Amino acid sequence: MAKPVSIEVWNPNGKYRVVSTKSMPGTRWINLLVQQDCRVEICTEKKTILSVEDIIALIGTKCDGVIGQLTEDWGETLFSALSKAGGKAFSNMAVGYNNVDVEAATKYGVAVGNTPGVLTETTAELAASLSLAASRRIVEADGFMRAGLYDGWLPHLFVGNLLKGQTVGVIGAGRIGSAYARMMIEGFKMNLIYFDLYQATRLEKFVTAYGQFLKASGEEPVTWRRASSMDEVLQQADVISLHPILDKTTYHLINKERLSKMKKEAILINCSRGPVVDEEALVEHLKQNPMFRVGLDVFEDEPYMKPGLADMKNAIVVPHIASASKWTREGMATLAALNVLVCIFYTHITHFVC
Ligand SMILES: NC(=O)C1=CN([C@@H]2O[C@H](COP(=O)(O)OP(=O)(O)OC[C@H]3O[C@@H](n4cnc5c(N)ncnc54)[C@H](O)[C@@H]3O)[C@@H](O)[C@H]2O)C=CC1
Ligand SMILES: O=C(O)C(=O)CO
Repeated sequence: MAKPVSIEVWNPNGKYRVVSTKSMPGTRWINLLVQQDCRVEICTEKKTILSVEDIIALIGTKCDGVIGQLTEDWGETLFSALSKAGGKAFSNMAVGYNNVDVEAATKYGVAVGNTPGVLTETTAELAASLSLAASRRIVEADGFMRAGLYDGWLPHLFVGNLLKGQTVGVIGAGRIGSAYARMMIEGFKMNLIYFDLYQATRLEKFVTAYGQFLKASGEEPVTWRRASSMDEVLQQADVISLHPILDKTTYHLINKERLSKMKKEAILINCSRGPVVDEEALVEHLKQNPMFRVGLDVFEDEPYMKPGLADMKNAIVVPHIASASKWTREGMATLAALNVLVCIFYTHITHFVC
């Protein structure tokens, strides 16, 4: 018998039982569920990552739907438990769903949802922030000031790279990759090279139109190019940002060999998923190339970092906060609740991850 897990309950007499494995920002998502006659149970256990056993205890013997988190392992065991409890719906509070086995969910008749769109701009803004922070060495310089080491202006002090006129490389030009590219092109007049399995037509049209606008204003126009291989992006770009999904094709997409193809002073940003980068190879590359810089929001063995990474001055590391704006997090919670409601009321839906 699993240990009971502490919960907070809203609308105790609701007809449908919906469980959220974490407290989520705002109250709109709770109100939406309560208005549709759901009893909402929110896990209040003081534990950052719940185990499969904890979640089985939360599901219990009657559960119509669950809102879960990207840190949880939603596979065969949990979907089988949810199905046994009469559950028809699961939503990840995330756009990425590499923690969810959609095939297992389908096998047990549980529909799966995710939360795309509401986090696009917020995530792209963090990737842009890391790009700036890395190019202008902001975190290193902040540490230097706080350590009391600043004793006057010097021509060589924390010299970084100018973004204007350089090339931004985007790998995975979907929603977030395209939004990031626009920020870097519009904000810093960078040229674009991108690699994706599909053509990013809207992005290409935007860069063409913006280039024409700059030219008409007497400025150097920006340009774009769709690379036929990822290596082209690695060889040509000055700042490279990773935005693909994590799957078998993108695991360790950036490895020792590919790092060696990048410019010695390039900047690499990862706001996608940790395992897209071979982090051990990255630490070695950072040691060998002090002018190569990275900005990382995600890690291969999250929440841990590979040995040596935390000591590298040419790395900026933040704890998976790319979607962490108030508006976005409330939006993600609202979308997740709507996903569960739609699946409870339209039980023929099997999955609609996008
Ligand atoms: N760090 C964070 O907090 C956040 C991370 N993410 C991550 O970002 C990912 C992307 O999100 P969206 O842009 O909304 O998804 P999306 O589906 O719009 O974009 C993903 C793009 O990657 C491309 N792609 C897939 N396999 C590829 C490959 N082998 N090589 C090159 N490109 C490939 C796809 O064609 C697509 O254009 C999510 O799956 C999630 O893992 C998303 C939000 C926040
Ligand atoms: O949505 C995602 O995939 C995240 O990583 C967190 O927003």
